[in-house]
Amino acid sequence: MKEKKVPSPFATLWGWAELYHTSLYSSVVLAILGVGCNMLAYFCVAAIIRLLLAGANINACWPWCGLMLAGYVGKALFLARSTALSHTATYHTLRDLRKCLLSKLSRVPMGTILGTPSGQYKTTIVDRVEGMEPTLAHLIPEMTSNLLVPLAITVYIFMLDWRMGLASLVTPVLGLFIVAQSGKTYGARWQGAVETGRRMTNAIVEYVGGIQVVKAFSQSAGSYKKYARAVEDNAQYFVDWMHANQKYMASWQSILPAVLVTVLPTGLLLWNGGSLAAGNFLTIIVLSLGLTGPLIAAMSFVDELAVVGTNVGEITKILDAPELNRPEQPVPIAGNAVQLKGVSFTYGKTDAEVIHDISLDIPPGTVTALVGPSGSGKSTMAKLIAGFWDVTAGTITLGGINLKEIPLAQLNQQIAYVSQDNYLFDRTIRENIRMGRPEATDAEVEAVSKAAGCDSFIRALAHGYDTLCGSGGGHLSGGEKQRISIARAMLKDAPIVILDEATASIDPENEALIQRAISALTKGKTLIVIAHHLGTIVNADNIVVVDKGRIAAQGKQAELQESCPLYALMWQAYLGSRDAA
Ligand SMILES: Nc1ncnc2c1ncn2[C@@H]1O[C@H](COP(=O)(O)OP(=O)(O)OP(=O)(O)O)[C@@H](O)[C@H]1O
Repeated sequence: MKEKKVPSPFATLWGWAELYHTSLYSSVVLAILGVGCNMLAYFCVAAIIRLLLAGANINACWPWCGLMLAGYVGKALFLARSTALSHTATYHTLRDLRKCLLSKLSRVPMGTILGTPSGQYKTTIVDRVEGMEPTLAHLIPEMTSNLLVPLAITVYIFMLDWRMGLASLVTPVLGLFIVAQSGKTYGARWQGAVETGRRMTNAIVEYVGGIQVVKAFSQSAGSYKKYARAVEDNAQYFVDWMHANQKYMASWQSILPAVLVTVLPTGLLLWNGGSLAAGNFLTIIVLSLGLTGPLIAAMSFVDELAVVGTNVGEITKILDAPELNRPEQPVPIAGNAVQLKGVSFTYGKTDAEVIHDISLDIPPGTVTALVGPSGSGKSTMAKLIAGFWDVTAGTITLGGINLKEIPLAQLNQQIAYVSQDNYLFDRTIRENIRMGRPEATDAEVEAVSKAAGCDSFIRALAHGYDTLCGSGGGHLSGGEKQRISIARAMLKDAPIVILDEATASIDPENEALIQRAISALTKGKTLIVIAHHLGTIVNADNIVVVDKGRIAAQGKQAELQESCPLYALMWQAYLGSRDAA
């Protein structure tokens, strides 16, 4: 069987920049012209030396001085235009790539995202993508031009005298050989640097994210240790790398520019022997001096050559992650009945199964409550119904259609998922609510806010609906956040609402407000509620008791109290806690 050819990192990167190839090619051509103009100075000096040796009048030299000036002006103009083109193409490519990565995250299963430290996504989408900038904007035009122009000069030296041509090649070739030797380990070294950097980022993100716990439990020393070790390891890695690489760096940086070491003695011997004219000798010396600048400039991009594989690899890992496989075109769905048939589910390949062979009917317009001990699988069932994960076995259908056959956007329109920790973005309250339906008018946003019982507290804020929520909704109280999340879900007006009831004890006044908001949200809808307070679901059409990933019993409140010992126990516990409150 023919093995599938994996494209090289450069081919992959070049493919990402496909829309901007014309600009990138143009920037290479302009960079070559720019470096060529810069080299013109050396040709002009050589020409003037030849004129002076031939006893020419000083006036014959002025045109060469003029040409040299034109060369410098040309260099500035060509390189400025080349840089502008390559940077515009690069930043548009990076923008497209970041959009692609973010849109990809919305299509991969939740499990893939939750199983990856959030710092890792930040590092790839921000840092690794940014790491492409030197490659696209600088390496492609600048390295190409800084290699091609010296190559052309070397050919010219060979044309003047092939022996001097060979002499001018000795130290550059030796220098390039050393660069190649050090470059052999660079890719692996950089991969290691990415790993230590990732560990450091994850430790920092975890430390900052958990700072409240750290402060509350006075564990700053312990938690700080993990963070400090990651920072220490990162620094040590780069110090070790620098030490290992230093001998190569020092060697090529001193050998590569030392062209005169071979050119001068060879030229002297040949001139002395009468086989090299003084004019050619001096011209070659001047041109040899001009060779080294561009070559050193080109070598400064060798690091970029080595890191491109790692950067492209990290980005490709996200872009190639398996997606929830869904069709693109909407499908006709008959009604909003939800049905689970023989559903089993395992979070990860190495995890134990948490939902075992569950079957459940949820008729449209009914209230179904999922109750059960902590860890029994209620939230998992709710998230499977919302399509966050694919079931491992069995099927879940909506209106008779398997969820796997419904496009994600269409399923999303049918279901509003309101969890306890509904995230608010650091945007205005109005924008956060409008996420439920982006085309909603201000009047509609305010109408749902009234219905969800948050209009009055929002208006009391200094900037009303234009108040910023803070990152994660940090500028608002828990109850306020929850009511805004409910308003957002109301605006979406999905026929099925999945509600994860708050477990935290809320003060009675807030609880009453939230309950009122929930009633408004769920009126006339199919409601699936994960109930932690049994008092709120006594009138549910069907109470499903979940225990250890299975349905232990289901029915109405009165039936379950009689027939399900686990439910009877939970009810007693609820009554006890209510009386104690
Ligand atoms: N992302 C995850 N990866 C691996 N296992 C998980 C994940 N989320 C939950 N679990 C496991 O699945 C089981 C069911 O968890 P689930 O959150 O569904 O329970 P729950 O009944 O909703 O609990 P609670 O009432 O405490 O919220 C638990 O054993 C839990 O440890």
